[in-house]
Amino acid sequence: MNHSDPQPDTGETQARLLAEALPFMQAYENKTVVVKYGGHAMGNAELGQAFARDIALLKQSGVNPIVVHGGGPQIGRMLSQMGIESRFEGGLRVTDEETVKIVEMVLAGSINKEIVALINAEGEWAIGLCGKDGNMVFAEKARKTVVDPDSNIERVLDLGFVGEPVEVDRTLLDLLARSEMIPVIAPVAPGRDGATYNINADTFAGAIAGALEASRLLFLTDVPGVLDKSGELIKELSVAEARTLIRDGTISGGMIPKVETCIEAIENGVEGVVILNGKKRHAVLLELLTEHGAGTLIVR
Ligand SMILES: Nc1ncnc2c1ncn2[C@@H]1O[C@H](COP(=O)(O)OP(=O)(O)O)[C@@H](O)[C@H]1O
Ligand SMILES: CC(=O)N[C@@H](CCC(=O)OP(=O)(O)O)C(=O)O
Repeated sequence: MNHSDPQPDTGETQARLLAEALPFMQAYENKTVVVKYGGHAMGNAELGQAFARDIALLKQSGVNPIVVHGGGPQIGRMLSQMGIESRFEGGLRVTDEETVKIVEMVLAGSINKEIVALINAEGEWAIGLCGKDGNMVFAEKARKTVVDPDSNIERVLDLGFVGEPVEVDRTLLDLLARSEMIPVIAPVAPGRDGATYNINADTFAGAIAGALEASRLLFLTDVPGVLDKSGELIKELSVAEARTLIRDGTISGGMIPKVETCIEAIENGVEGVVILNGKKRHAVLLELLTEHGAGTLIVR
């Protein structure tokens, strides 16, 4: 080593980064941030650990983070191991009685506990829940229709035990917000009819964020955010602009229900929703604590 080389001054760098992040940390103090952690964003062990560290750091900075997770690809793998084929209609998994049991097992069981363990390993207290716990969320059978592009005839879809959240009771989440605990919630909920429903994780996160009037709702997916026609990231969108992009076909496929959930959440009182790439390490902190953010911010 040549001693005349300048020494890396990590102390200085860390102090500068902290000074930059401080005003953002203060702005989110005591505020609720709902983070939807999608199955595609989960990636490898290192990414999972970085995600858990971000959530732990938010809690340590006085923010109230709530994790709602998905696990679509993981459910698909379990179903195929059991010889059951996955079938989707309008982006939702057709869920019969046998499938909903496996969905609950994978989402509220293994994935939920994996995320809890990752956050706990960062020195925090995570608590794994689903809509059933504390009567938090009640669902009703989803009533979805699709229009046949050839005949233009509307068709009602029977998706089985796919639900839509219709009641959110914030009692348990308010209690946890005042505690050391970080809620990690799986998108499974009971119906008043006694059935168990499988709910799309984006929809579930939107309902939780709306009921809590969260400051931010972050959707961690596997693209940088909403992209324009030439594939460039759009940094900020109003609700009206987002609707135009859906109408003109710039937003398509799985991004349509995601952006529609964003719009609904904003209309229900969430201040801002961000779609960002969960495969980028520390995406949550980069979004919340830096000037330029990390994805697409959708606001009123
Ligand atoms: N304008 C757009 N910008 C970004 N992604 C888009 C756009 N239009 C369609 N998409 C698609 O939407 C996908 C994200 O939705 P989805 O796969 O449902 O996410 P997740 O499984 O993480 O919830 C992207 O991978 C991309 O293929
Ligand atoms: C009804 C419905 O489709 N439910 C989803 C729930 C999980 C989910 O949404 O996970 P991602 O966020 O990883 O896609 C499913 O069964 O796949």
